[in-house]
Amino acid sequence: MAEPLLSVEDLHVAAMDEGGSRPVLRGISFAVGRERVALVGESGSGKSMTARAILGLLPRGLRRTGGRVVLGGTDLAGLDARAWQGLRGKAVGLVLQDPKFSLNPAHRVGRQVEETLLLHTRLSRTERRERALDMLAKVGLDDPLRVYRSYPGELSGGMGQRVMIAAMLIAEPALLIADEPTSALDQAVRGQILDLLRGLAEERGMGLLLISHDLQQVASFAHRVLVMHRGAIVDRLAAEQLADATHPYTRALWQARPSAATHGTRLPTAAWQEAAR
Ligand SMILES: Nc1ncnc2c1ncn2[C@@H]1O[C@H](COP(=O)(O)OP(=O)(O)OP(=O)(O)O)[C@@H](O)[C@H]1O
Repeated sequence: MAEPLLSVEDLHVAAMDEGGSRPVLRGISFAVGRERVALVGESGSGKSMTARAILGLLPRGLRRTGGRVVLGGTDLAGLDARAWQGLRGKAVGLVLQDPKFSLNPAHRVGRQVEETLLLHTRLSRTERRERALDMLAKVGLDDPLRVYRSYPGELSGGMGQRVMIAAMLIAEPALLIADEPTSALDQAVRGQILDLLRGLAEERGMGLLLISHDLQQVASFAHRVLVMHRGAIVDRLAAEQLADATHPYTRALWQARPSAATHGTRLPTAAWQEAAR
């Protein structure tokens, strides 16, 4: 197999407080190539902290206590802030749940989409603007120039998320991590954003790590699925196997999905613990 775009080996993260430390990630290992991989699990299972640990963006109070993250052949341990900045954007992009919190409301969209180009290239102002307008058109925004000149507050949620995707993809990262990229959007727009991500990833041969708690969405989007529970990966399977998963926790998670006929089943953890008894 070709060298993966991202390789995570035995990653440990702990929450530190005066009383000591509490494990948040307990030895996570996986790799992502030019494919779509989904990380699923209940709220609090550690999906977002996995993404943040990979990107060196752990919140205050959380610390990586072990393991290795290799991104595009570079071991991220010991990278200083400057080296990190060089890698983020160029090697990996991150799309978060709500563009309202990722885009700066005080700056026009164009400036924010161009930001990585300003950091990573020597393109002139005109060239940056051209690339940004192209990218805004590519993510399906009808009037790129109007969007370019807008402030984030003037955009709908779906448009904001398209802008975020444009901002992340403009520097052509090899890997994109999308943490619940559609959960703040209306149902009707969700499919469009996923189609957009899938199309762009395929066109560019990019790897995609999708974090989601929506198993139905994952089943039709991803190639492979990693199932997290309490800070560990407890199951790995092909997306088409989700409906026939053999692992009791994965099965419980699948059965508890909102679109399941068994609407209103109990939380997977409770069902799983029962099954394991
Ligand atoms: N700033 C923080 N300080 C201490 N613990 C934290 C902090 N942020 C998250 N945690 C803990 O880390 C664990 C994993 O959280 P994480 O956000 O990764 O879960 P998640 O699977 O992404 O959940 P969700 O689907 O709700 O986003 C949780 O137990 C949470 O309490």
